[in-house]
Amino acid sequence: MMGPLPPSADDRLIWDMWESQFRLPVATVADEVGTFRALGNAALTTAELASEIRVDERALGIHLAALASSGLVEKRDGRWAATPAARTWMHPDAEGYWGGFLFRFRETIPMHAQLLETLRTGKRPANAQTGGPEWERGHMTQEAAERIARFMHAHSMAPARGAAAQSVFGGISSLMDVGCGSGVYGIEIARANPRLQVTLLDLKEMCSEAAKFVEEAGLTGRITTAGVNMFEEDWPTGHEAHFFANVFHDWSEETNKLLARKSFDALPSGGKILLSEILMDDDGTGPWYAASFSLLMLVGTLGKQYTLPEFREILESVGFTDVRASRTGGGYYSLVSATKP
Ligand SMILES: C[S@@+](CC[C@H](N)C(=O)[O-])C[C@H]1O[C@@H](n2cnc3c(N)ncnc32)[C@H](O)[C@@H]1O
Repeated sequence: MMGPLPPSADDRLIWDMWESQFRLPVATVADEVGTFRALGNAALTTAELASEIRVDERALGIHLAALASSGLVEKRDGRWAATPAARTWMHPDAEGYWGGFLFRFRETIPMHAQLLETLRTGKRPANAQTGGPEWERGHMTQEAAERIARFMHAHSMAPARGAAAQSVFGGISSLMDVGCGSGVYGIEIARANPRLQVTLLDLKEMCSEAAKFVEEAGLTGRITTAGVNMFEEDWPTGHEAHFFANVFHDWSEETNKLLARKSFDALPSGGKILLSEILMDDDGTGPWYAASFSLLMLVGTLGKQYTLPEFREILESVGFTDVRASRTGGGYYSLVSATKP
């Protein structure tokens, strides 16, 4: 018998497919700005390279991670260098230089122009499609909320199942899912932990959408919603843990410290903060699935994919302790946890 199958915790095949859209344009952009010539001739820090090729340093760091996990550059002792393959085929002075062939894709692949603009300016491309998510204004139309909820629901189904299987949720009785989107994480975690009460927090338009998913899941009794602007309004209190999935990656370190501080203040002593995120390796050189996701954040949000040491710095700076992380088995995701002493 054929037909649709239920979701599993492993959607990496789909992630590999959509993230492949970045593989070629991140290299054609590096070709255009002169990365392979510069790093083929000398090993440079991110700051040195940014100044030599006149691009934004933060954006360059994100691009270099994607190039490293594509096998085109490597990082040793804090300096980046082109790999032998890149010096052979991507150095403009190399006999085997591929630039003559790859040149045409600068025009034919729209992502090239978007990545180039972010690299040169450090800012998002100024077109309507990627001009920043509606939530950055603190409110959105109901149509935008509906579209974002559907987008996030598909994106987060497998990692939500992976997160829900983690034992930490068995030890608590109340959880607040902050920036819940469709509520997919809160719903899956509630399903897997029948004694758990969940509050879904998001902007009020998004909460209306999440409520529909909760009703469909038959969990209206155990999951409630709270339409709250997480930056500007007080948070509901009384939860043993706060959960954030794909929220910190939308924002800068500074904004994340503000969120972490609000969480710390609203949690009881012994309370936990939990982050579901795709982590960069500690040295910021990959892996590809994190580096390419970070390119999406660069083009579409104010954030990036973080490393565990970067999360540690953010969380410890507001008072959390015992920061740790492990892969959940939900796609490429990890669960970062920390405790309020
Ligand atoms: C990338 S989505 C993550 C959704 C969900 N956690 C997931 O992983 O599927 C970020 C969410 O943060 C919410 N958000 C952004 N700014 C917010 C604010 N000021 N207050 C409350 N929620 C906000 C957005 O509406 C959106 O649902």
